[in-house]
Amino acid sequence: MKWVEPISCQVDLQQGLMHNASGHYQKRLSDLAGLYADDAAFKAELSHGGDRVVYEVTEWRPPARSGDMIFGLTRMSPGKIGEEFYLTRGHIHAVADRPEIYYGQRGEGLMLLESPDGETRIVEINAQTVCYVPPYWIHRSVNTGSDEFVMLFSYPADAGQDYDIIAHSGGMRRRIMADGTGGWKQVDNAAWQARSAQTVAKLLDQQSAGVTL
Ligand SMILES: O=P(O)(O)OC[C@H]1O[C@H](O)[C@H](O)[C@@H](O)[C@@H]1O
Ligand SMILES: [Fe+2]
Repeated sequence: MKWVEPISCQVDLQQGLMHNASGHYQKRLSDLAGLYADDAAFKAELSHGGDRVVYEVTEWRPPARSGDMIFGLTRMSPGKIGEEFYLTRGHIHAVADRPEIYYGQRGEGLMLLESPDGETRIVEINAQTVCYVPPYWIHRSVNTGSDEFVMLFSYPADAGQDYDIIAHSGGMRRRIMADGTGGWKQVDNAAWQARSAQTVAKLLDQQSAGVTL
């Protein structure tokens, strides 16, 4: 029998990376085109500040997916586009009933959550905060601090990510903006469109319909 080998991964808090990872990817500002409210500020930042890396993920993925776990580290740079804090693309799990755990390591930020039928929640995350993202919630991380924001995450290996759900509704329902006194506030996204009852039902039915991974 060839068992999957146990491993350990060292979290490098300073670099915001996990050593001994099996995968690593970086997202640059240009990868986030269309996500921010202030498109002029986005374009100005791209041309003046350059197309810099805004977040990166080091992760460990098991050789087989079913029933196993993926874990890793996300490092987000601090910054704003206009008044809006730096964010990740955000997604719902492709197998929508799969949950996720985040564990704050460094910096300050929050998890912006949205249910399929448009309820919204915010979970603030600092070092040592564990954030539970329940099944079916769309989730996006936001760095609301002035330093890097680093979180460990873990989720079922068969979960996958669906990024289109956010694009199809004109973005997430809320945006996280500077409040003018050094903090953050949530603001409605005027472009947001509710998902139809049929779309919501489809997500809930997915499990019984049997999703091909
Ligand atoms: O995938 P994004 O929405 O860009 O977020 C970046 C990453 O953030 C966390 O690390 C999640 O656990 C990953 O699943 C996700 O891929
Ligand atoms: Fe996720």
